[in-house]
Amino acid sequence: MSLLAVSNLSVSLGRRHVLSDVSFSVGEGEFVGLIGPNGAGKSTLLRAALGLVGSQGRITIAGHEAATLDVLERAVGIAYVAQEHQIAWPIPVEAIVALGRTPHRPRFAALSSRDHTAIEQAMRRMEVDAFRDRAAADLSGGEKARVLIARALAQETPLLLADEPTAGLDPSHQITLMRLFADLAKQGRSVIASLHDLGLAARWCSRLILLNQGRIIADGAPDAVLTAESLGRIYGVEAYFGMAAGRAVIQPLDLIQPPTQDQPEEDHDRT
Ligand SMILES: Nc1ncnc2c1ncn2[C@@H]1O[C@H](COP(=O)(O)OP(=O)(O)OP(=O)(O)O)[C@@H](O)[C@H]1O
Repeated sequence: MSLLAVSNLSVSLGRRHVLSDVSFSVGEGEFVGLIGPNGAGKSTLLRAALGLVGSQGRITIAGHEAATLDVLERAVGIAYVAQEHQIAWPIPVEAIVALGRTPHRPRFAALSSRDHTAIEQAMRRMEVDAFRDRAAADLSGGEKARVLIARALAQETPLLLADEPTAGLDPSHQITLMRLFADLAKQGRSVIASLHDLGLAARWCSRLILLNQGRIIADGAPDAVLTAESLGRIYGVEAYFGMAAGRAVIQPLDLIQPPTQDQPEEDHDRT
């Protein structure tokens, strides 16, 4: 079943055409990396899929027209981790993670045992249970990011959208997160994560969607999308491609140098 389908999606912000005619569908069991240069439209695409920015085109969530779903109905189908990790309130980490259960709870009802299990599991997975009682506003940037990912995990949705979820995380927590997303996909849930780290994207995602200037340039298996040609053309970089432990390794190395225009001046005086 398609968890999210987007057809001919276009978004204009101000006078800018930010997304043009974007179509794709994500089924169960996929870990999709959304990649592309700064300003390509990745955040806007995630936000448009959630109905947070106006768009033209068609969006369905688990087969339902997104426009017919209210906020709570959408939140049962899709969890979202925004790019900005702002937590302004001095409330405990555990209370922030518990907010992920809101779509599943009757208003003003106490947390059920199922809610408690989901909250505990999410906190353990993101290793934030050790500071569950601390005020979330006082945490470091990476710790806040992990709390907000835990909140989205506690929501237990079939689909999770995450905007640059590895930004600000140390290598150990980056790998923990990518492994977790890959495991969720193996269990039949799906994740769409915008990523700038092409090495992590190539190594862990089952599929990559490459956006540039608001259009999908490539959509497929990582080794089909991340090629020397696409890295050169879209990012202007050359990269090392290899294999380690049965997985692709990609490391951008340097900017591709444009052919030099300046030829050495001829010495016309020489005879
Ligand atoms: N409110 C807005 N009004 C006008 N233009 C906007 C607005 N918000 C975003 N944009 C523009 O839309 C384009 C896409 O922005 P978006 O944040 O979706 O890109 P992105 O691929 O997520 O970039 P990054 O990798 O830098 O986070 C950019 O050129 C941005 O300047």
